[in-house]
Amino acid sequence: MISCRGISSHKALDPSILSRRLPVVSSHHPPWLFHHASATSFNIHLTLHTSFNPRRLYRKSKLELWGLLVGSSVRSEQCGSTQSQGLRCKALGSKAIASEEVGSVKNEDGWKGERKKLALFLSGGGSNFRALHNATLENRIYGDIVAVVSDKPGCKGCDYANEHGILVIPYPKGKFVSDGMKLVQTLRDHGVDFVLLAGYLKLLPVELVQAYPRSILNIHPALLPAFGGKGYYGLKVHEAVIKSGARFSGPTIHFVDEKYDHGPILAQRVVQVLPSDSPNDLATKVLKEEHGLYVEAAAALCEDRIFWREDGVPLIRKSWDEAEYY
Ligand SMILES: Nc1nc2c(c(=O)[nH]1)N[C@@H](CN(C=O)c1ccc(C(=O)N[C@@H](CCC(=O)O)C(=O)O)cc1)CN2
Ligand SMILES: NCC(=O)N[C@@H]1O[C@H](COP(=O)([O-])[O-])[C@@H](O)[C@H]1O
Repeated sequence: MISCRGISSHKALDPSILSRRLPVVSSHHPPWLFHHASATSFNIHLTLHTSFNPRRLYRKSKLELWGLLVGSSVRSEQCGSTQSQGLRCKALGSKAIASEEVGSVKNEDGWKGERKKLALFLSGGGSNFRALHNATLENRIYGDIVAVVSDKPGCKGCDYANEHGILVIPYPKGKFVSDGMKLVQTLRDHGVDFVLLAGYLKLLPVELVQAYPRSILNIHPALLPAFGGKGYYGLKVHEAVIKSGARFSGPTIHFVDEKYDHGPILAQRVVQVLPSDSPNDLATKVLKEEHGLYVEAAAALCEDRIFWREDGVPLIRKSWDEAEYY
């Protein structure tokens, strides 16, 4: 079996082509811009820069560092010219470290951000759910699964959730069209930051997709964009792969948009399809890779290590200690 990560890591990328997972502060400013409000205090909206020491690293976006970075102590090692008042700076003053209590700062002791809250959507056995849950318990994922959403509340994944005291939210309920906004409100009430789909067999309500931009992942058991879309789920996917004569398959993790299996691809792994493989043989090989890949992707999501290339492709930063992406 060839099982390679299919990941080629890239060294530090030019900050100008990366931005963080949430929209930048002002749409007309490129994502790297750094707003400088006044000489005495800074209302600074940071978009995370890349290639420098994590000790100076700020988690991105709307950290408002009032008066913490008084002009003179803001030492920007490298500021390019700007297209507006903003400065393009690569690094921040040492005072910035003092802002640890202000928000999430990445430092050498490990992630100091807020632990994230996750909701899992599933319809079946829940092996990905169990792999992710174990990873949260062992701190390999800096998050907690606070709810499971399922269209099949009697499924094995829901049984596991009940056994572990995790809330189960039936959705949709029965044959009727269920209220997407009510589901969004329920997730918000439980402080859910990210949604992870793992064998969920219904199309997400558009209200949920819109309420959680760049915050919903799905795992699909084939190398998208091939073998995806309506009708491609469970064993049907592996049957189609084998029937096609494809020599390789593997899991894809992608961000979710309003269509099935259509959102931006975040990560993939590859397994070999042998001539003798049955759909179940292939499903077993792919599922094994799914578990590891989903833990990697969820850990990156919870540690704010996902960056969006200018062309809309999301990249995982391997760690905060090295600016390598895959
Ligand atoms: N808005 C989105 N919703 C969902 C996505 C997505 O990418 N965007 N991914 C699916 C998961 N999935 C593939 O990864 C998938 C699941 C189900 C189907 C499908 O054809 N379902 C059948 C119904 C099956 C049933 O009820 O037993 C159908 O719609 O006719 C395709 C792909 C989860 N949601
Ligand atoms: N198109 C969606 C789809 O087919 N998803 C697939 O359902 C299985 C769920 O297994 P699990 O319940 O053991 O995690 C997984 O193989 C997942 O990729």
